[in-house]
Amino acid sequence: MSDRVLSGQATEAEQQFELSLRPQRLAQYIGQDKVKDNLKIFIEAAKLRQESLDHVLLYGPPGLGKTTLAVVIANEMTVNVKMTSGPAIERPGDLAAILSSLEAGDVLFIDEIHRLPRAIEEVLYSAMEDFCLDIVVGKGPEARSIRLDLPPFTLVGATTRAGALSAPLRDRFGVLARLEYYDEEALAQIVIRSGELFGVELNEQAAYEIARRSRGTPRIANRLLKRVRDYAQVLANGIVSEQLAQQALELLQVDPRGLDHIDHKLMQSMIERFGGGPVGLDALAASIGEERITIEDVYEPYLLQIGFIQRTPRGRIATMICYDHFGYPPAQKE
Ligand SMILES: Nc1ncnc2c1ncn2[C@@H]1O[C@H](COP(=O)(O)OP(=O)(O)OP(=O)(O)O)[C@@H](O)[C@H]1O
Ligand SMILES: [Mg+2]
Repeated sequence: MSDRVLSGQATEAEQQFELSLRPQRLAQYIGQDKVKDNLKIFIEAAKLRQESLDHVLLYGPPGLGKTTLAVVIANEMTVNVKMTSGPAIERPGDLAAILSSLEAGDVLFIDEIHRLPRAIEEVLYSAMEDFCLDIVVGKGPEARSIRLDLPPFTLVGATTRAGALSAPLRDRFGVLARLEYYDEEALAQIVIRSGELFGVELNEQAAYEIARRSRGTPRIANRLLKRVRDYAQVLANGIVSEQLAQQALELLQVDPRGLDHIDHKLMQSMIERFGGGPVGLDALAASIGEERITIEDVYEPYLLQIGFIQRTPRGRIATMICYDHFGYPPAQKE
């Protein structure tokens, strides 16, 4: 799954390459206008009051720019950012060490915050609310609780699964920002910007061709651009035309809606084996040999987003658009 060209997740090698493409300021951060407009105001207000920014929770599918936005927020506030992740904080002491290293106003970024151990979460509550830490030191009769004052800081949490976050934790964020899939226009702009950074010669039509097949996700757009650039170097002296982009993407088996062989397999199974549904997730998962959670978290969100699948109380159904796209005659429903 990880070598899937359309995966929203970043591979390890990719993380380095992505670093060079990350927008640093809000003005360079393309799309997500609603989130940006709100953040602009909150940042401005916090700066005017010379206070730390309220805690921010960023949620949405992989590759939409949560980590990028966390760094942008710190840059806009002109403060440092410390980065960690839910699974990396194992003991309350780990959290205490990170928090006590912060300077006033700093941003602490916790990625995959839904994977924070419950005991840590509870320590985090008072840190977020009162900027202090109550930790127990020692064991048995020697044990005592000490209170540590912290500088005011901003916690920026990121998660792909907002639903997995406990309510008390969620409630402690002042700003909840849901990142949405990007439209074609925003993705094309991202492709053009990345093209400039890479030194790839590419026209607007080619950028749109890549954008259309990127599943609303900047990470995928950048990855496809990189692959298309390879084809261009070998086949067309490095120049990416619309036609070359099309050819390259076909060779990569990414169809015009940004679907690949796994999406095809999923939809074909739904239509051919289950008559277009309704079909339960477990039956569908078994039919294509995947885990239920992989379908739910990885494959299905984009298919729902583009209206190929619908969720009903009785299961998933394939829509008319989907039948049409894969060239099946319209479903014969009784
Ligand atoms: N709004 C944007 N404008 C331009 N480029 C963007 C934008 N959002 C994301 N990108 C690009 O997409 C890449 C992936 O973004 P990022 O790593 O921030 O996603 P993420 O939401 O944190 O993903 P994950 O859920 O896997 O942690 C970045 O390297 C960046 O170059
Ligand atoms: Mg991230």
